[in-house]
Amino acid sequence: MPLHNLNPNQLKAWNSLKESASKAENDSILEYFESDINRFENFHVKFNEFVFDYSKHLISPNIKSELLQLAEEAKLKDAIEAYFTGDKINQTENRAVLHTALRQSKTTSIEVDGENIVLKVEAVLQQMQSFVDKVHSGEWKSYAGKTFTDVVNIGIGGSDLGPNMVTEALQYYNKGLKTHFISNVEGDHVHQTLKKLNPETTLFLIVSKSFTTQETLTNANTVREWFLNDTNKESIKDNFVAVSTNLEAVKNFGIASDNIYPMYDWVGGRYSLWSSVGLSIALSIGFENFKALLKGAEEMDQHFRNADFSENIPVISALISIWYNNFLDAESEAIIPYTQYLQKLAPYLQQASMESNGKSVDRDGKKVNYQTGNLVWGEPGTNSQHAFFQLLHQGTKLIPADFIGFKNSLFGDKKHHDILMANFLAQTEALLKGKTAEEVRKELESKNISAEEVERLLPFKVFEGNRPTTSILIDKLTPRNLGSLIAMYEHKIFVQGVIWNIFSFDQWGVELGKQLANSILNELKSKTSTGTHDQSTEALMKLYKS
Ligand SMILES: O=P(O)(O)OC[C@H]1O[C@](O)(CO)[C@@H](O)[C@@H]1O
Repeated sequence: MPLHNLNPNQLKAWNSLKESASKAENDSILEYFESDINRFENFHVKFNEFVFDYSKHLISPNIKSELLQLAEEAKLKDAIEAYFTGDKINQTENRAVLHTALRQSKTTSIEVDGENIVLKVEAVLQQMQSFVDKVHSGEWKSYAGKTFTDVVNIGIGGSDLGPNMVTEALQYYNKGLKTHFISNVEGDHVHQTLKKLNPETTLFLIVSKSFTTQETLTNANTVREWFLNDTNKESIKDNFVAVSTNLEAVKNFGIASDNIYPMYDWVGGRYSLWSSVGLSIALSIGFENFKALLKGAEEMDQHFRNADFSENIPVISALISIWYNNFLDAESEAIIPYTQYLQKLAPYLQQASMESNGKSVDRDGKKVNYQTGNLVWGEPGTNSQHAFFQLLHQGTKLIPADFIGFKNSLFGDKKHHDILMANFLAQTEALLKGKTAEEVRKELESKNISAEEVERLLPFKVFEGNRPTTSILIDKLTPRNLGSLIAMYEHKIFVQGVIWNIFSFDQWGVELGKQLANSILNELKSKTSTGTHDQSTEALMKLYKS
């Protein structure tokens, strides 16, 4: 069943939400709490080791019903089934979207073009496990007969951001191999990384779904040349492994066919960390932990597929985002994890969300007349408190934020953890309550300053409050919980795309820049110029060449 091409602004609920928004602008979240002593009870969802609290939002019970109605009218239930069962919902590339199949239990069957892909997934997982176990036990040795100490993932976008974020997030579970990520085509980035490495003990993973990406191939060739300085082509089979759908191109690069881990076109790059693209993750944390990551994601998949929308975390999270983006003119949302381990979560979500939903034509190819993908950004707390929280508290922009915190730290240092989490709780409360002029006046009057000075300082010290946050409180940062958290965001992005009536799984918008870069590169290498560029680009090219 294809996705229904329903434009949201033709839906009844969309129009009632518009009306509700014009009134809600003067509403107060604090008053919502005052008028409902069970608001927390009614506005939170428990799932495994997660508590998802969305009570601190500018969403009244009536607005919540209208948002849930919007999901119904957009036929979200049908869309979710189409997504999980392998319909070719990526219609501009004629592909199914089945990253969920990568973490589904072996007993299910999902067919793509008449083939049960769950069996294929299982075979690749076994190939990965055997490799990871051999590297860890020292059975798989380098060309020099040594055990590996370092792994380098060479890839970009989805072939970098997910594995990079997860290996960093789960470094507490690391089994001993150091991981490095080379992504940018910047030579300095490559050489800086290579400086730390010994070819005799370094394993290279070249990860590229297409195996045509300019950055990855340039970097892979540079690394291969560096490697061949000390050794010969025969040694490549011991130290180089590739992950790709383009088996021919990988073989031409010189990688042994046994060292190629397949990917499939029904997995988009930005949703691929669950596949063999996650080899660096499995090498870092061990295969059992990698399986736990998949398990956590599968549990979130089941929750998303089966829970009623009113109790469904990804659905609610997407509806909250749509509420602010489409009805209250918020342009961005912040991701604030209260753990340094998740410092790469925001960059990862930038690709997942903005490459997916940064679209301005609907599924009929017509220009939309409503907002789609929002801007996603963030940094861990408490660092971000000392950076951009000023703007969250007193700036002119409405920025809903996800606060992600853990009940337990990994090393069990309670003194630090209590301080960290006190900040988490204090910030969400401060954003909610603010500080009124009366409170500020009282505080200033208790100081030894003149009445004039009190009035002069007062406006600068007022906090309007009423600034919305979601609190996601999780027991502990484990592979399983991280799997659930990432899957939660993946499904949120999917729901947004369904309601916005856009295609979330293609990325044509990145092509033009790639084409132009190739033609400009030819001109940078030659003495002459084609003169076909705009005035500014021509001038800058000239300056660069001079
Ligand atoms: O894995 P590949 O084919 O090298 O592509 C890398 C990335 O480039 C893009 O195609 C465009 O940025 C992403 O979608 C993808 O994750």
